[in-house]
Amino acid sequence: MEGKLATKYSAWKKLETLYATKKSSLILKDLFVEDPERFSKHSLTFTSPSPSVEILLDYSKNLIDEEVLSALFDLAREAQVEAFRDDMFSGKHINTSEGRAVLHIALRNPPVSEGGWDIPEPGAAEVHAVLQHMKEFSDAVRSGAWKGYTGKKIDTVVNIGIGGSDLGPVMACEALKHYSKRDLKSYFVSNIDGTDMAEVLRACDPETTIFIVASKTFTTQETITNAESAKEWFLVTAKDQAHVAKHFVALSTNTAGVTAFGIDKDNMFQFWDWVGGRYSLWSAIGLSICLSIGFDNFSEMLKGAHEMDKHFTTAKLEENLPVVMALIGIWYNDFYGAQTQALLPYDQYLKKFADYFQQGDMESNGKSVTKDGSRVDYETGPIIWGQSGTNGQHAFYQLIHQGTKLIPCDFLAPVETLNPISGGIHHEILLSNFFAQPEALAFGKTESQVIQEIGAQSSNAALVKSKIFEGNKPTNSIFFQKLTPGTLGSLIALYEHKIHVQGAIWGINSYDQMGVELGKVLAKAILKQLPDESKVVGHDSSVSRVAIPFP
Ligand SMILES: O=P(O)(O)OC[C@H]1O[C@@H](O)[C@@H](O)[C@@H](O)[C@@H]1O
Repeated sequence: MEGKLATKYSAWKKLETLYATKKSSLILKDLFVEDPERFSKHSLTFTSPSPSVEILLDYSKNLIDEEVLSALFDLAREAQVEAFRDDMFSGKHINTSEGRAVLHIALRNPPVSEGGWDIPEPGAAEVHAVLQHMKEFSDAVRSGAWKGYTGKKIDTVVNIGIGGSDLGPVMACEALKHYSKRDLKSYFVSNIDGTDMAEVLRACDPETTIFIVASKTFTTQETITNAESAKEWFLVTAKDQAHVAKHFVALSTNTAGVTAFGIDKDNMFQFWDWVGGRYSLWSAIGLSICLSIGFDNFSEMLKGAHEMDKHFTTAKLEENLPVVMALIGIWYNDFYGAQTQALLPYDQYLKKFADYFQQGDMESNGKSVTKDGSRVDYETGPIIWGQSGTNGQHAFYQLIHQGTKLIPCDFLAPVETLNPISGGIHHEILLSNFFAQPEALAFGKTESQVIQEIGAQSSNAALVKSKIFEGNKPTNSIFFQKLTPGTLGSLIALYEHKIHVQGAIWGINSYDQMGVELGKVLAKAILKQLPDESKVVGHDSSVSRVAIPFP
């Protein structure tokens, strides 16, 4: 129910009781022994024939039993997760604080004549026209038909954007590098720190570089400043303002802002206010992805996401991958008190996946009031972090295995590698680690196993203790056939919908981001004062003093 405190649901109370009474008996080692069918009961498969996608979600290594699961599904029903999901898909303005629809799903929706949803929101009908524009532009640049101001073909693309106008393209370009046009280099500049832009410009030739200025609002300080600096750099060589048209394009909802910047309307790729920044890689914001992998591959990514949308809207709760992942996440977040959630892809191409969903999840569900303004009396969004395996194993896994914190982990891996070098041995080793880590986390190592292993040294009690793995650490394993554009689309949509379901149950607005505003306003005020130390006034004593560190 919209805006209701989750603690008011009877299923929530039931879950509190179950946690109190069952916590000590939810032991993975025992649960697997007691039920030889545990894996088949607690795994789900998502398949799509076109594009071909197969994703297996193994959630058997979680601290759950039938009773806990059933209470979690009751919670989803009581919170009317299905109705809230349908509200999103029908264009209801579920972003209540900003009075907006939430329709990133419309960006990957095929035309109604091809079985897509009929979405009445203004702009929804224009989605395919913008896609066509993206196709024409990316085809022209990739084929060499689009020439720079001196007639040379383009060999470098620089995306200038931040947050949702950067992280999605960065992640997807990395994830789909295998499908990229290798002689078209992609760079991303996001940070206001001039080093970011300066280092990229060192690698660019003004005659053969295109700058994509990506900003939903076209007011973001970092992006506009970076774009102005890029234009200044370009004009040092190109001289004539008229040449900007061949080298700068904009992705935005703000036509007036784009034209004021000096970018022609014809070089603008439109999207709409119902596309949240962190859900915008499906929109014109995906132009850098499209340039890198080509429009057909970009379309496959959209289709993969649409297939997951269909699954999310049609599968019953118990068989619905995003719903299951969301509910299990709530079990740890709100009952076990887990603060974080690690995303651990055993696929080098997915090395930015956790960074991407850090924004996706934390900006969406990092809220502490419900939609009707009540302060929540429970935990909301988890802290998302992680990096690709096996690098993480040699960095932070120590704490996951033997530290004091409970860290639920999602392990992701492809069955097939795109780079079967050295007879496939790398992939075998990678997968052996992907299987070994959840096993070690779940079942650990007992004191008697340690004693047996270290023999004579076992008289050293402290050493024995230090080698024990308590186990019972929960994980999901997500196994997909191969990292294709379609599979990436499905995986991203899977996590998007997980976030949606959790937000619905917590009663919060997952689609605004008021929490990013205050710092921006204060920075602007300080910026005006900074050049003159006598004007640095009106702040706390540390800011006033530190703002002028070297008098
Ligand atoms: O795309 P623009 O408008 O430049 O915004 C870039 C980013 O700004 C931040 O402050 C957040 O609000 C993000 O959600 C957003 O993606």
